[in-house]
Amino acid sequence: MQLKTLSFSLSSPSSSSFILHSPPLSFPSISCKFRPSSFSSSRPLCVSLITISANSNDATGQQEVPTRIGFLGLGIMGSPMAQNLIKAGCNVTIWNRTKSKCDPLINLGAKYESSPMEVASSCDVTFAMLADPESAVDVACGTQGVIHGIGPGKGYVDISTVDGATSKLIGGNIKSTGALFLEAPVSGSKKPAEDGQLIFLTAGDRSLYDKVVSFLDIMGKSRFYLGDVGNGAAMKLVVNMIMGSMMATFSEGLILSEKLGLDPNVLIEVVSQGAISAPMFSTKGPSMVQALYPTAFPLKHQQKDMRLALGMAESVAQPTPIAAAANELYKVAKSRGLSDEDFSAVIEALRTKL
Ligand SMILES: NC(=O)C1=CN([C@@H]2O[C@H](COP(=O)(O)OP(=O)(O)OC[C@H]3O[C@@H](n4cnc5c(N)ncnc54)[C@H](OP(=O)(O)O)[C@@H]3O)[C@@H](O)[C@H]2O)C=CC1
Ligand SMILES: O=CC(=O)O
Repeated sequence: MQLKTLSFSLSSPSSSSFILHSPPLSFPSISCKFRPSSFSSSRPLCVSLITISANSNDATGQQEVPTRIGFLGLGIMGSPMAQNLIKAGCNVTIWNRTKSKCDPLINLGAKYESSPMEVASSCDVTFAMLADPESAVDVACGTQGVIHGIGPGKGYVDISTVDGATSKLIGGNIKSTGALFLEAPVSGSKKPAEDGQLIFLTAGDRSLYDKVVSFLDIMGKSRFYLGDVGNGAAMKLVVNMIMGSMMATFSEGLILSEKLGLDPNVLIEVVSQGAISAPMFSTKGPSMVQALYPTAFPLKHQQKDMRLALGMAESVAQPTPIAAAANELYKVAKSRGLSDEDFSAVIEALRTKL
């Protein structure tokens, strides 16, 4: 049997979003994803036949396709990502430090294991979406960590936003077991995670990347393979350093317009029509004006990314004064108890005199 991964474009728009799927991504299976928003931009409709490929990596000319998928870390991002895998028919086993967050996914058909080690042991490929470098290292390398359950023939894909050194540490430990490692942080927030519209920034074992592309395509709209471990982390931190600085300067503009007696909602409209238009401004601006910060990207994570980006810049002696100033604002916002609000709450650090 010679089947390949297929993708083709649909030109006709559809009024609703849905996913068709075969039984779990066992062998063979079909996963079709319809994204109406993408039809207008002629984005390919992803149709994957996961089975035997001519571009195979093993000695028999056949590529082994992971069938049992692990997912560790079911926070704002991990939950919808794992949910999309389950809804696409994947055989998913989950773990989260706070077990109650597993329940909705178990109700959707996920299996549960009581430690990262057990998930890695029972799965072909395990994804992890954790808060920060400390939790990413703990889940991968701690006493009940992934390294105690993983081994040859398996793979670990860390989607958490961490620095390159942390990613290399985790990757080194995973590879010492004989397993493969891919870092794959994502750009895109809660809504893109729910809609399967994330952007994957991957680096590490190319053969693992090739094995998991079908799963990345269920969770995301695009993917970049950037070479050696550390490059995905670095790209993600540069992107988020820009985003954090943009949000800080946007906050200054909103506050200044208010102080000048201008309507900040009109400012948002003006900005949205010009060269500095950005989806982030139009989606978050109106709620910022109302001092509402429904959490999509927690402020504490944005500050973590600023801190890690500044460290990365320092390591190559690159001045980043704008990001350094913005980081101070996020630190002030954290000290005012805004860590778990959306990062747009950074505007609160400007509302009164510093
Ligand atoms: N939200 C966003 O818009 C985006 C976030 N990211 C990045 O993705 C990652 C996850 O973000 P998000 O889902 O928003 O964050 P959340 O804070 O919602 O979730 C964090 C996850 O990490 C787990 N965790 C935290 N500390 C530990 C620990 N010590 N041991 C084990 N597990 C732990 C949490 O478990 P528990 O439930 O028990 O607390 C939870 O599952 C972060 O690195 C973030 O920077 C990337 C792109 C977008
Ligand atoms: O990391 C956050 C994002 O929106 O991307």
